Amino acid sequence: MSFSSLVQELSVRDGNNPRRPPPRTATSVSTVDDCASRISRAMSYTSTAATSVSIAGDIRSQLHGGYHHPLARSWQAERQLTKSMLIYPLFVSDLEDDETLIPSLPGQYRRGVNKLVPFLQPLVHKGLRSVILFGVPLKPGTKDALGTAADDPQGPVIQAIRLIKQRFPQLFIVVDVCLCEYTSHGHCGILSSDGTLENRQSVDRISDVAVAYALAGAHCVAPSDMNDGRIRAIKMKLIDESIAHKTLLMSYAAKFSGCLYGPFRDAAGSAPSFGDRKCYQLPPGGRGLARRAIVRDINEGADIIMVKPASQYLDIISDAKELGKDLPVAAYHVSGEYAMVCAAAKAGVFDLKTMAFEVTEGILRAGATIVISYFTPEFLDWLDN
Ligand SMILES: NCc1[nH]cc(CCC(=O)O)c1CC(=O)O
Ligand SMILES: [Zn+2]
Ligand SMILES: [Zn+2]
Repeated sequence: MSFSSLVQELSVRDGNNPRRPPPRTATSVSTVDDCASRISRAMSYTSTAATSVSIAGDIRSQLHGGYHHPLARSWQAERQLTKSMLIYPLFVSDLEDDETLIPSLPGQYRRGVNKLVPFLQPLVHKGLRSVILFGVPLKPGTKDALGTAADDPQGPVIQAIRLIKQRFPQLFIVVDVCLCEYTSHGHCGILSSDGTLENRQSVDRISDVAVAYALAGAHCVAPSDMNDGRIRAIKMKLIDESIAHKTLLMSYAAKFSGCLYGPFRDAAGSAPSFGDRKCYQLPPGGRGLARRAIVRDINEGADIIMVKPASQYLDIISDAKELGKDLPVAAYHVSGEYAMVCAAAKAGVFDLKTMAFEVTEGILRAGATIVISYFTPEFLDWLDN
C-alpha cells in the first residue's frame, strides 16, 4: 500500500469526523492558497481528532526538503565552525632549537622559541587567529616544590609571548596558567605537609604567575589548576596592576579528572609523581558540582567559561551556556580525545576529516563558540574548501 493510499484509507475509515479534509492524491497540484488552507484545516483537524495521525502527518512529516541542498544543510546549524572560533595549543620547551614529535599526540610537536616563527608563519597566513601556550621545562634542575620557573622571565612561555606578540601582532595569545609543568611533584599547586594542595599559597602563586604572563603581553590568561578562589585572586591582581581592562580571564571552570589528559602529560612532562588530581579536578559524574564551579567562577570575574574535556561533557557545555547566558563558552577538545580520533581513523573506523567536523559541530551545537583543538591546522585548510 502506498503512503497516499494509506492516508486515504485512514481518512475514509475515520468517517465520524465531520471536519475531515478531503483525501489528497499524488497527482494533486497545489497553489500557495491551497497549501495554506490545507495546513489550517490539518491543524484544526489534529486538535479535535487525536486518534488520527494521517492528515497532519501528511504535511508536517516532510523534513527532507529542508536539507536537500548542501547550503540548506548548513542553514540547519545554529552556528557554523569558523576559523576565528579556533584556538591552537602550542607546547613551548626551554630548549631553543627543540622540535620533537610527541609520540602519543600524532602530528603535534614540542618546539623551542627558535622554531615558533617558521612554524606559525604559514598557519597565520591561512587564517590562524589564536594560540594557547604551554611551557615545557626540559632542562634538568628547573623544577622545584614551588614551581618557581613558571614565571621565569627567561623561561619559554614569557619568551614566546614576547616573540609572538612582536612577530604576529594580530594573533590572540592565550596562556595556560598552572604549576604542574614546573613543580617537582607534578601537582597543580603548592602542597602542604600531608600532600594535599595548600589553598592560600597555591592561589597566591598562581595569580602571580597569571599576572606575569599578562604583563609580558598575553591577551588572555587561562588558569587550569582548579584551586578554589583563583579567579577572584587573578582578577584582583590584574586590577592592582591596571591591566584588568586588557586581559581576558578564561576560567577552566569545569575541568574533569579522568584519563583523557594522558598525551598532554607526556608532551608537557606534567604527570603527578604520586597520587592523582581527583581531589581538585571534578569527578566525571559531577554535573551539579560542575554547575556550582561555573557559577562560582562567573561570580569571581571570569570573562569566558571553559569546559574540558569536550565530547564526553556536552551536557556540561550546554549547562555552561545556560548558566552563563551572557558569557562565551569555550570547550577544550583535549589530547586524549584528539588521540582517539586519530587512532580510530588510522584503524579505518572512519574518515578523519569527517569525524573532526562531526565532533566539533557537536561541541558547537551544545553551546560553545570557542574550541581549543589540536585539529586547528587541518581545519584552516578544510574550511577553505
Ligand atoms: N593543568 C595543566 C593542563 N592544562 C591543560 C591540560 C590538558 C590538556 C589536554 O589534555 O590536551 C592540563 C593537564 C592536566 O590537568 O593534567
Ligand atoms: Zn596543572
Ligand atoms: Zn585529597
